[in-house]
Amino acid sequence: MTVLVSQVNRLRRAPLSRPIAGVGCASTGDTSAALSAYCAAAGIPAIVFLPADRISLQQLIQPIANGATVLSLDTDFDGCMRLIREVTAELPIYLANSLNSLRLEGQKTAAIEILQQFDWQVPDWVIVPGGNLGNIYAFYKGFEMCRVLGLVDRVPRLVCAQAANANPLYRYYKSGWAEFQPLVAETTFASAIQIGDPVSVDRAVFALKATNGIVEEATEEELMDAMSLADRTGMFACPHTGVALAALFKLRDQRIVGPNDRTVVVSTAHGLKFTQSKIDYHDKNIKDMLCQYANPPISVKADFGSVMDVLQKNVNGKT
Ligand SMILES: N[C@@H](CCOP(=O)(O)O)C(=O)O
Repeated sequence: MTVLVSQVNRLRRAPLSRPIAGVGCASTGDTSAALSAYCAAAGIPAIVFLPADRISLQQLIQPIANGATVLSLDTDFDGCMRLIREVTAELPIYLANSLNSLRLEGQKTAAIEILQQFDWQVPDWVIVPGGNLGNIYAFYKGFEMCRVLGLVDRVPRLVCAQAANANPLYRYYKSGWAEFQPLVAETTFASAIQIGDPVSVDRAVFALKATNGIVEEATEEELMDAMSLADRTGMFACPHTGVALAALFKLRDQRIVGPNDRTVVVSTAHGLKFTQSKIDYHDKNIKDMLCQYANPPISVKADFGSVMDVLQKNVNGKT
């Protein structure tokens, strides 16, 4: 996002016939937070269109706190996206969603960082959660740029992981890329990828075809279990990371990803933005979900005997 906002900052200082009044986006909560933060730092007005009651409180408060103009709209992300495209065609507001190539130029640097951190050894697989689908293409662009520059000799196979409740790309892939059918995305804990009509679908297909890529999906139970399992290793993952991890588990089970394959799972948000879903999971308070890795807090009477009883059972009994 800083690439795009920096360019807008430069353009706003240039003598344009129609000066840029601000920068706008539709968002499921993360793009809006990044845009608002960088615009606040640059002193540029930010305008964000959010689907009402579909993003977490932690995501909602970020653009509010950063002083953006926040429109909470009675529609889903795809409805917000349609509206912001109409509005930016009319008003001198610069569109910051990832159909803008300046976003992809910034996002592609994640691929360069991966290669650098692996000392320029190319991973076999990179698994990316997919919603609006700019990310998967940006990863391809970054890896391919490094290949063309001779920094590496191949690119990894890409996997786009979607929530089963919002899986238009997965369906398209399963149809053998026959015909893309946008859909109305159902509610998913992976709310940032609750998108039925992704703007970068064609670019995503290009990236997947070019890397012999795969699209996988994860049910709500699979993604919440995978996220919770990751947390048990000391991470604090978001549900979207859970989608990507669940995809990895499935591809391992199918022996598509081998036991020694070097695999990168991209984690797209901090788990603290999604505390309510974690609390519901650990309280086993999710309809039709076993929540097999739930770890609910234990209410204990505040006396030595009661505390000792619980510890004997839960700690000593387990050693
Ligand atoms: N998950 C995104 C959805 C918008 O995607 P973008 O790639 O166009 O920025 C969000 O957090 O808003």
